[in-house]
Parts: sequence; structure tokens; C-alpha cells
Amino acid sequence: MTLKIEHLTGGYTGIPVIKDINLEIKPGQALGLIGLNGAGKSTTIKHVLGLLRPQKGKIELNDVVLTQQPTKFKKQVAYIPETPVLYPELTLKEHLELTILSYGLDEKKAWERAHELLKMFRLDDKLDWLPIHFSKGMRQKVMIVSAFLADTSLLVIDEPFTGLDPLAVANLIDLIKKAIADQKMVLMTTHVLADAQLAISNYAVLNNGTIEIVGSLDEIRSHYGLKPDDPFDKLYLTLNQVDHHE
Ligand SMILES: Nc1ncnc2c1ncn2[C@@H]1O[C@H](COP(=O)(O)OP(=O)(O)OP(=O)(O)O)[C@@H](O)[C@H]1O
Repeated sequence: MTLKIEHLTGGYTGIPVIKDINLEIKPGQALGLIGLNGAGKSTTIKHVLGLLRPQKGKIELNDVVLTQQPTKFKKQVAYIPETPVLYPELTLKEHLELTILSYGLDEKKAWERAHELLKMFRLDDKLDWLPIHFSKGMRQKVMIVSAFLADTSLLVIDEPFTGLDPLAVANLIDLIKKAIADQKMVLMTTHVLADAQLAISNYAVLNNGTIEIVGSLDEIRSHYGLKPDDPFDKLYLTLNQVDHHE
């Protein structure tokens, strides 16, 4: 039971973006992918979701190789995208029914869980609403509810904190912590390090498409010459300076 990204080189047609990425996440572990705009975080995630084909390397989850068994691989992965993807003609209830169907979930148990999640995000009285009626934050919450409903072994989250109200951020952090405690694997990109560090203790720093360091906050601080008590956000400024000086 592990996510293994081995020697992954990829990107877009004719445009290599990430180079020789090696990452491993075990059950009960979460990894934060951090780096500047354009560093390759979303591109890495698109590869893990099977939306891009690797030029080199392999992605394997619980012994299922993505390129060999894409459907089996994808059933083990839930995704919270940076920009919510909703079907305009489907109600909230129908979106959740779609999640239940596509992941082959037990309907009764899934709806019990869905109601807990909907209540947590104050969407429980909006099951008949269409996406057009939702605010931006509400759309994001629908994606969060769907992903946690799927209850997969790997949860991939792309920049989740921007646009959510503080209550929703706190709930999301609690859900991520609970997923980790339940031996799930979490891969998350974010720029909001102050929130991320409440749930995630291990980070990979991506710079120009390569991983510069994987480690705890202390290890990353020391790698970039920060003092142990420097606020984590200062790391981000330091990354900026490292990039500008290159
Ligand atoms: N669809 C695309 N086609 C071609 N190049 C792309 C495409 N999407 C991203 N890129 C390029 O790939 C590189 C990495 O982009 P990516 O979106 O992975 O960065 P990121 O680290 O997620 O950045 P951000 O913090 O802004 O979300 C950038 O140089 C970008 O211009």
C-alpha cells in the first residue's frame, strides 16, 4: 500500500516540465508539494491523476501501475481540483450520486457519510441546488464533500485553501488529519503554508520541475538557511529569493 512516483519526467506535448521526480507516500502519510508559480506542482498532480502521459518513469499505487491499469488506478484516487468542476445540469444530490456510482460505494453508508460532510460544510439543505446557485466557495465545498465521500486510499488536493471561509478551512484540515489517522495517503499542493502545516508535516519542494528537498519543516528550513524559529511563511520568501538569484 504505497504511492510510488519513480523517475517521472513529463509535461505537455513537446514541453517537458517536470524532470526525474521521485516521491513516495505510505499509508498514514501526507506530502505537501510546495514551490513557486510554474514550478510544476499541478503538472505533477495531473500525471498522478493520469491526465498526462509520462515521457519517462512510472507511477504506481498499491501495486497498480497507472499506465497499465488506468481504470483500477483511478478508482483508488479522489481529487479536489483547484478550480471546481461541476456539471451545470446536475443538482448537488445528483453530483453525489455520480460519485457513489463511479467509485462503486455502498449507497446506504455513502449517504450517511455524505450527510455528515454536507452538514459540516453547511450544504445539507441545498441538495436540490444546481451549480449556478452556488458561490465559488460553495462549489469548492462540493468538490471536498465528493472527494471525502469517495473514501479512496489516495487523496490528491490541489491548492485547497484559497476561497474557503475560515470555518471551511478548519473543517478541511480536520478531515485531512482524520484521513491520515485512517491510514489514507494525501498529496496536496499549496501556497498557504500556515494552514497546510496544521495537517501536514512532510513537504517536497519543487523548483523548475525538479524536487530540491523532501523533508520536515525543520529540515527544509535548515536546507534554505532559515532559523528554527523563523515562521514557515518566511521559507516562501526564501524560495522566491533563491529563484530570483538563479
Ligand atoms: N496546459 C499547458 N500547456 C503547456 N504548458 C503548460 C500547461 N500548463 C502548465 N504549463 C507550464 O508548465 C509549467 C508548470 O506549470 P504548473 O501549472 O505545473 O505549475 P504550478 O507549480 O502548479 O504553479 P502554480 O503555483 O501557479 O499553480 C509552467 O511553465 C507552465 O507554463
